[in-house]
Amino acid sequence: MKKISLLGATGSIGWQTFDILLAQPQEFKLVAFSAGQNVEKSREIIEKLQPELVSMQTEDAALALQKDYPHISFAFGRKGLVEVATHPDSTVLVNAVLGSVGLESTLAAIRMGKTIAIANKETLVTAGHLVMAEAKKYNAPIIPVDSEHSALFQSMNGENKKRIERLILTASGGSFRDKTRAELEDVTVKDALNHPNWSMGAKITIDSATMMNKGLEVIEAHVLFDMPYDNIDVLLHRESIIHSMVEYEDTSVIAQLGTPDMRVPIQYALSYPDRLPLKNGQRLNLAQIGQLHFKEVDFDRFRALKLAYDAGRMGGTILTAMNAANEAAVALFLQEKITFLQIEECIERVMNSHNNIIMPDLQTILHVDSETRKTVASMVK
Ligand SMILES: NC(=O)C1=CN([C@@H]2O[C@H](COP(=O)(O)OP(=O)(O)OC[C@H]3O[C@@H](n4cnc5c(N)ncnc54)[C@H](OP(=O)(O)O)[C@@H]3O)[C@@H](O)[C@H]2O)C=CC1
Ligand SMILES: CC(=O)[C@@H](O)[C@H](O)COP(=O)(O)O
Ligand SMILES: [Mn+2]
Repeated sequence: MKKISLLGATGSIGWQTFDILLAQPQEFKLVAFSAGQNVEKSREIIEKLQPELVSMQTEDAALALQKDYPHISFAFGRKGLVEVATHPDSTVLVNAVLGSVGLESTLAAIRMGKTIAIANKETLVTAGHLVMAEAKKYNAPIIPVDSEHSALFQSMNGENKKRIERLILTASGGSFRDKTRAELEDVTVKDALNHPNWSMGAKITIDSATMMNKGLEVIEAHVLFDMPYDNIDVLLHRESIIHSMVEYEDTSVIAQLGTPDMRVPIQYALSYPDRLPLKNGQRLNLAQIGQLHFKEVDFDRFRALKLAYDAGRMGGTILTAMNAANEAAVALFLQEKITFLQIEECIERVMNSHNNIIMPDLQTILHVDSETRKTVASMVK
């Protein structure tokens, strides 16, 4: 039985992880979880899975729950995230929290040699070099949850990594894939949240629409698989059936396919190297789908993807600045304080004025992250 700590249990990935843990009680036991503000969903997890420790984003939320569940330990804030991640009884951390707030807790779990099932791509973007160096030092396996990286990971299984020629990440194109840049001028939050293939949290759905999601994923692939940026391509594939592909030196291309269901990569990260049956999993019927489509990416149309490649090639704190600017700008867009195209503008302005520091330490990364958020906030005042 694998014992699990789960960060971000009440979110899209966290809730699907909860579903898997509920369906496989003989395989997995939840020992600790964190949530943000959602007290009701937290109650449901507590009642169904009886964890030992729960952390909430605020002290008030933690106190409200503590009254009703006096036999459980409660924590809150960033310290609470670390407590959940480092719970002594868990051997696996599922990091499904949103944003770079997941960084310190991930590093803390790595230092205990835990297996990290990572959905939280912002952590790998903002501090990939630190995460991977610590993972190597403490022998902590990092297993991707993101669908593209899970597909790449599965397509490399048993292969000689030295024979890889290219990683090909597929991209749906997001909610506005058929619009021109001019047509993006007046799109609404509601339209942007309408992803064609996946049901996900709000922030990543906006990232998909700007294609910053794919940009973050290119960096995530570079970090996880140690591939140069020149050997990582993005291919538009509107159906999201091929989740990504690996091309080898002998020209063979190995891909992982499936219906768009995040429970597949989440469960694979938990069961790896084994596979388990998926409760109510919908089987892929290619004959019914009929056709799959592919198209080259236009970097002028999807400018955020170009910015991410630029930041990735530069390395250093510009990655933290780009990620923090994106997180802050997406939050402002969701609050209807800036327009859709202003998300890219904010990121570009931050990147253009950034004094890059190569191989930053944790303190520098945290400092650049918080300063960048202040800069973006000041842009809209
Ligand atoms: N959704 C998806 O299908 C995919 C997501 N990912 C990645 O997984 C991560 C999570 O995404 P997703 O599940 O969509 O996000 P959601 O917004 O749905 O969920 C985020 C989770 O983090 C919690 N949270 C948010 N901010 C804080 C904070 N400051 N402190 C503590 N907890 C916090 C939320 O709590 P609460 O809701 O209680 O406030 C919630 O549990 C992201 O990095 C995303 O890029 C990757 C691939 C696919
Ligand atoms: C489910 C998942 O992994 C998301 O990151 C998804 O890939 C978003 O799709 P696009 O970014 O391709 O629109
Ligand atoms: Mn993805």
